[in-house]
Amino acid sequence: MTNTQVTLVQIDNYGPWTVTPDPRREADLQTMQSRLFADISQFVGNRGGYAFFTRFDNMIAVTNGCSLEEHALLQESVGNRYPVTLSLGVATGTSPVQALSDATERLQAAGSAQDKNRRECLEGRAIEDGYRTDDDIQIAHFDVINATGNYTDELNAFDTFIEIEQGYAELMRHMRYAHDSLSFFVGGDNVIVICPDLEEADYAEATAHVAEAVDVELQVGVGRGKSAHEAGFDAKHALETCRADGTRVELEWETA
Ligand SMILES: Nc1nc2c(ncn2[C@@H]2O[C@H](COP(=O)(O)OP(=O)(O)OP(=O)(O)O)[C@@H](O)[C@H]2O)c(=O)[nH]1
Repeated sequence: MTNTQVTLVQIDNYGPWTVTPDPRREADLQTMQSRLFADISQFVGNRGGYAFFTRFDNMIAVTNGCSLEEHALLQESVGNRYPVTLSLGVATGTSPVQALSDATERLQAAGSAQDKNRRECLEGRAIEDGYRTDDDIQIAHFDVINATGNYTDELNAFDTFIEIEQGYAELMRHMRYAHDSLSFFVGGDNVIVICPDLEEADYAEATAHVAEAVDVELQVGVGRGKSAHEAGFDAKHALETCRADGTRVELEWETA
């Protein structure tokens, strides 16, 4: 049974900061946001977690294995090195969507994202080490079949981007509302999805849905693990099996 620990990362009072005392140069904001994401990804990644940039002012991480003390250390380190601070909401659930909703509610209860008195809040609970299991996380790694041949080498870079984003938009909505899962674009033609306990038929249904709706063909490898890294790594290996065998869906625990 999955037990996903999700952390919502919110930059405190960021909207007002971007325009105070005057609007700040956009390239500087983009540089700061991407460096902050890189730091959070490295911090969480070094502890076996995954972080996703999402909207940059709000980022979402899978943090099984990260204690509340470590979350506080991330806040302190960012607060010391950046012109902004972070608030963090942490929650766990068998459904990743429910866990994120709970983490979000905890931050919302502490104050608005644009409340200048809400700074460096840390709300919620982490899973205690003794309660972690080898199938706490299920991760699906989707990619567009032959994106290079069908899009990258055929269309201009912007038209390729539109096709890939269409596939992502349809997949993220479908996985959210039909399968209680959180999907994140991670670059190229790849989408990583944090799932509850889904089965091969669910993934086959999802790829068929996206093909039917927006004519983008996907393949998917799925893994399970104690941490996001372990589950995600297995998912990558399963995706390699899709590529080698020409299959649409591979579950690592069934092919291994
Ligand atoms: N984030 C991330 N991006 C990847 C990964 N593998 C590939 N990519 C990205 O996806 C792009 C396309 O690579 P592939 O998916 O291997 O190429 P493809 O043409 O779709 O070929 P097939 O996947 O074999 O059908 C690359 O340029 C990378 O940007 C991965 O594991 N993680």
